[in-house]
Amino acid sequence: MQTHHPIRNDDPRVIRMDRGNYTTCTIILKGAAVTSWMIEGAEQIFLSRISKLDDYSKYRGGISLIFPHYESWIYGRNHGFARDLMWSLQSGPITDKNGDVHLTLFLTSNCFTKSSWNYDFEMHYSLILKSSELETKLIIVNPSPSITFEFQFGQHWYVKVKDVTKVFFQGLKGLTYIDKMNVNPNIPFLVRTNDVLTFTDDNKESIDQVYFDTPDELNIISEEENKIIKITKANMPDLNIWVPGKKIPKINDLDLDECAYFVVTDFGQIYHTKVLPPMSRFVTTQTIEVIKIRTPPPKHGHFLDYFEDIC
Ligand SMILES: O=P(O)(O)OC[C@H]1O[C@@H](O)[C@H](O)[C@@H](O)[C@@H]1O
Repeated sequence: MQTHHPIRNDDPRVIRMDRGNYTTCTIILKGAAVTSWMIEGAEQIFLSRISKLDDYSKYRGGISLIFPHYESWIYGRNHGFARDLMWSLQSGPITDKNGDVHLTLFLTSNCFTKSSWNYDFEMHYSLILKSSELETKLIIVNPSPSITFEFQFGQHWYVKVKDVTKVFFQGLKGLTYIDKMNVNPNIPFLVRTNDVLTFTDDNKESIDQVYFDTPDELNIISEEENKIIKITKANMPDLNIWVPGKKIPKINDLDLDECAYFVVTDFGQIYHTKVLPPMSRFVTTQTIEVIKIRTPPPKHGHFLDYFEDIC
């Protein structure tokens, strides 16, 4: 299958952060979406091979921003408008003395955003590309002198994995969650009894779960690649994990065989809304670090025992 990405690397709507040594990050101004993050030539982010990165189409993959609404709403499409709008480049890309590359993008309210959500706002989204980390900081500003608004936000991140049935989450034990695939109206909230969420059921059924009050440090482990993805975050209490299973109907912008190669995680304030009073701002940060384990895991014992000493 041929990839069809009409926005080219020399297009001004594409920003490339280059740290050298084949460590790069590509961001498109439409939606401030990270469409590629390479560490020493290895891609870390899933983007569907049939995504059309033009000005009009939706794309499947990357890290996009959810704002001001999570999931479907009556005023616009799923997950809000921030991922569909053209952002401006506020500063960068600029390399600091450590070789890390910095970039900040900016979005503000306009007639279009006010037609569906009638508030003034500003968003400043900063990224720092380090040797094996991607740091992001999102500042949401309410510039109004008198009006409070409520919003939801998140990072809609398609984590690229080699085999979705060999992916584990660490840090979920004891957390309250909702299973969106199977909501029991009498008992909507469940409690996770083990630390690890796995997809070892050959991924026939979809997983779509929202976790609350998640710890500020969590690990995603991709066993097939001997890789730990360590997430450190602030002010992003909720986590939605979505893995479309083999039984899902056709998704327009995805070849179904690609479902084996990603896990979607949405970290943010996605369930309860956040209230932002007049003349105030809200700051969230997230660092994604990829830790590659060079020695293969031991043959005996549980795979996660091996990582315990390292994490
Ligand atoms: O197709 P979108 O808008 O990117 O959203 C995809 C998925 O996003 C996830 O966050 C949701 O949990 C899923 O229910 C949803 O289908």
